[in-house]
Amino acid sequence: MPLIVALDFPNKQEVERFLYHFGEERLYVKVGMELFYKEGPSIIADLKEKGHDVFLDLKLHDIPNTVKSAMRSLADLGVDMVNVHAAGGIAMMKAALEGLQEGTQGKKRPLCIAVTQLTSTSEEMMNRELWIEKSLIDTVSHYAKLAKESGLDGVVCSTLEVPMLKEHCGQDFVTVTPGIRMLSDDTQDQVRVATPARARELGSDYIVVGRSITKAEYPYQAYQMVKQEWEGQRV
Ligand SMILES: O=C(O)c1cc(=O)[nH]c(=O)n1[C@@H]1O[C@H](COP(=O)(O)O)[C@@H](O)[C@H]1O
Repeated sequence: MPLIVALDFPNKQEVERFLYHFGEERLYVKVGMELFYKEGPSIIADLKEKGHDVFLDLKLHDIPNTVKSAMRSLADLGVDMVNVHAAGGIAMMKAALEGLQEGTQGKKRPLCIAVTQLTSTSEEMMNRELWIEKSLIDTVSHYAKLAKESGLDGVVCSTLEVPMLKEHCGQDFVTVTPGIRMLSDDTQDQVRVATPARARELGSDYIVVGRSITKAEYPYQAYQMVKQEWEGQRV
């Protein structure tokens, strides 16, 4: 049951301070824009060298040729998962895969997944602000189908959409779900949220957890609590 810890920190020193709590434990971590833009590829090399699995979350969204070239560069970093925005469309998603395939040159290619609708997006925001007239759930389903048609491995979505996506896109289509909060946590900027236990019930493949662990007074204990709930050892 993979639990991905979002390393949303401003620099390498903060990451090291955080990972110190985990000793030799190998984690599945996510490096996002904040950390990657500051530290560049060397942070990925450091994390891989320490034995961690890495999801590089840069949410690429550009014309197909640019995304293909960017993925070719990223493929070289040896990460385990990368992502794009499904809103870039089929040609862009296919180009992302081509770039990855070219860049990995026969080595194992990272999983490539597409963001459907951010977990900070509400139904109301879709309609009023983004002018997307379809419902949120239909839009997530449509984007997931585009991702599948493009040959991607899965999507980023909220836990709430997982059962529907498994039905529409198949059990093997990977669902990576952020927006995870413990019952006592503040939801902050997240809208479509669920507890680790609920994510498990709904059938998520991976959960992504940031602040509930990274901002906790005792990060290792917080990580264990999330993990135990996610794995069904605690409710
Ligand atoms: O692609 C993502 O990882 C992502 C997609 C999404 O829809 N929502 C979302 O929260 N994320 C990321 O997941 C992490 C969630 O962090 P917390 O809200 O602190 O648990 C952040 O690093 C976000 O960038």
